[in-house]
Amino acid sequence: MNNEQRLEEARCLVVTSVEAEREAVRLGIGESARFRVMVGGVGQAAVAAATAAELSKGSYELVVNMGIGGGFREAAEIGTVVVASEIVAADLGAESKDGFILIDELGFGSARMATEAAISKRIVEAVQARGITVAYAPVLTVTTVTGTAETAQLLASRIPGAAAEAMEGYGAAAAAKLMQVPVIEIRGISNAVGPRDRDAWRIKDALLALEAAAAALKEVI
Ligand SMILES: O=C(O)c1cccc(C(=O)CC[C@H]2O[C@@H](n3cnc4c(=O)[nH]cnc43)[C@H](O)[C@@H]2O)c1
Repeated sequence: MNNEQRLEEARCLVVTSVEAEREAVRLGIGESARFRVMVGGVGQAAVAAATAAELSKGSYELVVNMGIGGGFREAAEIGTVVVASEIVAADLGAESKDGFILIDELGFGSARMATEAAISKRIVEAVQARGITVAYAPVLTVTTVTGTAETAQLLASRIPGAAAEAMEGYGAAAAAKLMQVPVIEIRGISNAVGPRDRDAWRIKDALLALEAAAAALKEVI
């Protein structure tokens, strides 16, 4: 099978940020022509550009943004999985003396992107069936990794119920929306959202959770 045929058969575009995440997803999915798994880079701009470019080349039915992420305390522990019930650009807006104003209130579109609920919920069930704890909750997209308890608290009160933060979901969702393709986001949790302690990030545990989530994704799609 040549590259052109492979692309035509791909129906689901999975976008990760880095190669280690792509490899975890590839291990979970195994060999399947229905999935194209690509590295899109770190941050929402890189992933939006990479996702839009790929979507313009092939015929895809679903975009899946997958990677590691930070978990909010008491919502998502390290080594668990979070499937986004919605994707929220949590720092896209304006500061004011009365607090942060999301772009929705500024009148420039929405910081909230809907995810494909039926598929997301089936993935939640498939992850649970593998004995892995999974949350179905808002996932925040941030430009800066949260590094203090104060910012973690601000974000949690800005978006009640948020379970995780990462840096790409909103970018993937913006590209998918432009191309009229549904989107979902899945995160394996590597660290707690809060005071920065990079040495405490448990990347291997998060990548194992991501691998299991990718296997669940394959079962469902
Ligand atoms: O060092 C490694 O081996 C390694 C392997 C896989 C991924 C990484 C990354 O650092 C990926 C960067 C990626 O991580 C997401 N992320 C993770 N935790 C958070 C967080 O607390 N807040 C925001 N983003 C987080 C993010 O989406 C980055 O793209 C390293």
